Amino acid sequence: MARFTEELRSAADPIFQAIFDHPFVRGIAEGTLQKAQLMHYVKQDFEYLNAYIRIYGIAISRCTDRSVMALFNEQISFILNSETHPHQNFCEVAGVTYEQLQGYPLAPSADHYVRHMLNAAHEGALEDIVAAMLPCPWTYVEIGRKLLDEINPEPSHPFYDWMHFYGDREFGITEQLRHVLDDSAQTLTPARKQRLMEHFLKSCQLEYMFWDMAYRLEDWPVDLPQAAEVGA
Ligand SMILES: Cc1ncc(C[n+]2csc(CCO)c2C)c(N)n1
Repeated sequence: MARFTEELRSAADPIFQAIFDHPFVRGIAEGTLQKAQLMHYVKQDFEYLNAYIRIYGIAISRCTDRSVMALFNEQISFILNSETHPHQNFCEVAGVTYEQLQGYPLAPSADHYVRHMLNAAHEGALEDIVAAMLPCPWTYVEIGRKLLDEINPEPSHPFYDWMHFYGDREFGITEQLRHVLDDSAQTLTPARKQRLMEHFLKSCQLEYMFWDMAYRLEDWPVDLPQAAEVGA
């Protein structure tokens, strides 16, 4: 029988293809992104990763298996210590420091994505959380691979480091999260598996929306003056 996560990947294929064709991803390939687009991406992704780390924390609180706890723990360290490299690459190209892009509020699509993962964690079990978290590494490793295959970049390419960071990673964490999900799916009812499919597909759509948010500099509709800060 096909792996459950293979069914998820097939159902999400139109979204994966749309992500590969998205102008932000094409802009990484072609080295044509604007400074403001790179900065918006890093501002949003820094906060997204803070949330993602917390969601691993929630996932740990639902674990019964020590090896799964260890996996989530390793991933938290990986995000804290290594996932900063692709951000540094974008900062260097934009000509800003990483610190300048930290501490901004989440824009609508990034906010929506984080709330979706938190909702899956709130309403469901460990497998609901993992289904909502899996598109994050899965889409990025496929993007990285595809860009490396397609353009085989020279070290002088502005996004050489970004492409190698994600593309060289093989399917490590993606494969490990898939195993957690495939294992638990073996004993789930069709209705439960349908719910996991919904969580997974929504996160894939939100991955697309995250790229689109960065490309279009999406933000909240009304600019608020400093007076909106308490004590300002
Ligand atoms: C919106 C968004 N989606 C995916 C990633 C990539 N990513 C984030 S955390 C992680 C490791 C998972 O354990 C990976 C691969 C990103 N940076 N931003």
